[in-house]
Amino acid sequence: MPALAVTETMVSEVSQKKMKKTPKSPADTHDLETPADKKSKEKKSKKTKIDSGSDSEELKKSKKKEKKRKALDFDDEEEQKSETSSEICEPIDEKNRKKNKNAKLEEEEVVVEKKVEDPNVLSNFRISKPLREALNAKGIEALFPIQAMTFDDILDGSDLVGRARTGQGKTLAFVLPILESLTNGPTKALRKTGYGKAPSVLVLLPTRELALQVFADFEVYGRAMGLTSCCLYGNSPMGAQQVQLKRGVDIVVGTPGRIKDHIERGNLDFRSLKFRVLDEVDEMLKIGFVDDVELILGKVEDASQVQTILFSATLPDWVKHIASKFLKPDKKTVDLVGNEKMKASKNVRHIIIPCSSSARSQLIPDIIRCYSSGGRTIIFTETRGYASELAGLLPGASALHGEIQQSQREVTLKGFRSGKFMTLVATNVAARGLDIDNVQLIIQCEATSDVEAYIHRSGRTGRAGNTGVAVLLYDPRKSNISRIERESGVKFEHLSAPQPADVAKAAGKEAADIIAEISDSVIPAFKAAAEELLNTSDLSPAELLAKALAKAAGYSEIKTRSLLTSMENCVTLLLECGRPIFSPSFVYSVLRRFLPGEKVESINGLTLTADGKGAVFDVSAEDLDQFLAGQKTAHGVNLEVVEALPQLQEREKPRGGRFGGGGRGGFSNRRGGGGFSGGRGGRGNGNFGRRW
Ligand SMILES: Nc1ncnc2c1ncn2[C@@H]1O[C@H](COP(=O)(O)OP(=O)(O)OP(=O)(O)O)[C@@H](O)[C@H]1O
Repeated sequence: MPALAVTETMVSEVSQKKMKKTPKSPADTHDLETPADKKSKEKKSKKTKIDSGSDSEELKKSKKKEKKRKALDFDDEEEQKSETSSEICEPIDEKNRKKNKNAKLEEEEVVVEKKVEDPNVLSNFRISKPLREALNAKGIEALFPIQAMTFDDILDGSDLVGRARTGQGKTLAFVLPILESLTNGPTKALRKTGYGKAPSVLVLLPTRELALQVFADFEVYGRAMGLTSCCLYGNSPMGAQQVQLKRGVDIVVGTPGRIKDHIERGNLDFRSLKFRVLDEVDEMLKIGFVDDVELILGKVEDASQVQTILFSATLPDWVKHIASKFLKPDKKTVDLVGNEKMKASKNVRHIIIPCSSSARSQLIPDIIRCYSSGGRTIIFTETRGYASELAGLLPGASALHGEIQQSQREVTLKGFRSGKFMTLVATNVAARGLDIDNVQLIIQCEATSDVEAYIHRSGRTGRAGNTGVAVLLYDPRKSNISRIERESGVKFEHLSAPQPADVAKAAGKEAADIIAEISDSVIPAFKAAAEELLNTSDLSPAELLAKALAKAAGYSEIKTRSLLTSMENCVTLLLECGRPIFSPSFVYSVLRRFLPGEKVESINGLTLTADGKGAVFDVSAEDLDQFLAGQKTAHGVNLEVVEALPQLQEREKPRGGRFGGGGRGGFSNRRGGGGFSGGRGGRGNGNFGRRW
């Protein structure tokens, strides 16, 4: 791997000055702009803030200032008008003057509100009319920050490395300036046209799904500009792709393996290439496409004539080294994440819930019920086998992974996008880049050691300014949550699993609403049976109706769920014995003092508390009394059912940190002290788990 250091200025310094053009420049006549126009625009744009959050903050501030200023102006003007402007204003008596003035002030404020425009509105960029119309048709009125900050650099011919958090619009960040360059910009004259034309653009992506998604954008927006595209990926017939290439296309999108195949068969000619784009670049290089990518990029004879653009949400250092090999030395870097601690999406609520592997399939439906807000859910598993197994267990779910035939994968994604089913169970094949509307909830079944994978998976929700929830299920004894927090910048909300009784209450309300809406026409048919039930049962009418609601909501019993492992019909106990506990084996020896061996062996999930003074474990609900009664005979031992999990020791707890430290920072000092933490957790739709 090349070891050249990346030396270009980072975005925070460079691109902030690039963002905005002077408002109201006619976008479709941009090629008539003089360099002086441009310079003065750039000067102005230096002042503009670019971060989306600060953007809106700036807007608000400017609105306020504008309002204040206008109000002051108004005072002055009004004074003058009252004396001089009878032709403009109706005469106003002094009594009404104040009232009218206030009313006018309000009016003025409304007008000012309307006048403040988003600095990233499309017309402030060199985006031509057909493209603007195509964007408007998709509801896009302004550029997102990463798009605004890279647009000029790409259109003006620079190589570029771009990074923004998931869901921030990186795809259009390269699609739009490339289309403009080919049709109105510097590469217009060089683009091949006519039958059999060689492509001007090559876009490489790590998976077929992503290639299809990016291709769809080029199709829509490229067509608006009179450009053609094709998508080349493996496991699909070569023939049709060959025909497309023979006819000639402007833009080729594809996965490295299939692109390489076409090169080797002589179907692809890069002599006219003007752009090469590597999207999700770190993933592409990580999953073993390095050689293919190098071979493909190496096929360009004169790299100085080609612009190369890299984009990703995560850019490990080694990718920067790759960039220095493939990109020109004067390349630009636009990094909206930079050294900021938070690398994952800020629009996502990041929750972790302890859960043993055997409890997952029981817990997941309740998590979906509690946190999906009726939207789509994507569940990530570590293995293909478990993805298929889980999809089989969950109603209305389908699996997506690498072992599934490509044609079926496309059908599955299409079904998920269109709302045919609402839960997708996938491996990492869906972790990157996939952009699906209304994904409200991400569930990750295990805490992966790959922090970038966490960032990309959780980034399938909370996209394009929307919010979402990402739930990570983890086994406290095996996972290292602190590392994910440390490296991704995420601060997890520690919640326990939703209790079936809480979930059932919510389901009962929904069932009651449904019942209230059932037509009265059913009453005569069921009334006799209802009356007989009322007459023969010992239960009250309300109790009987409660049972009917339970049935309607799909419940025949309500189980308990442990806070520690999320196992059904298990209860979590805390053991303390008035002295520090150094090891799980000590806990077993204490329990053996007052319980039969087989009961001691039956406990689950034994984990020491972060303060080193206790241990928590699960017992079956039916053994609970025996455990609680037994402790009375053991001197100095205290066993109690926990209402909320205390902070627990992590797997990587360093030696010497036994007391009160809480592992490597993940749990430490978060809620002050190491004891039980308070009450019920969650906010918004999430009042189901207990915080710990
Ligand atoms: N300027 C815009 N205005 C409104 N919506 C936009 C705009 N730009 C992009 N979008 C929408 O935002 C969503 C996310 O865009 P995109 O998939 O390009 O994000 P991304 O940054 O590449 O995310 P990831 O890192 O996960 O791949 C898409 O649905 C896209 O249509």
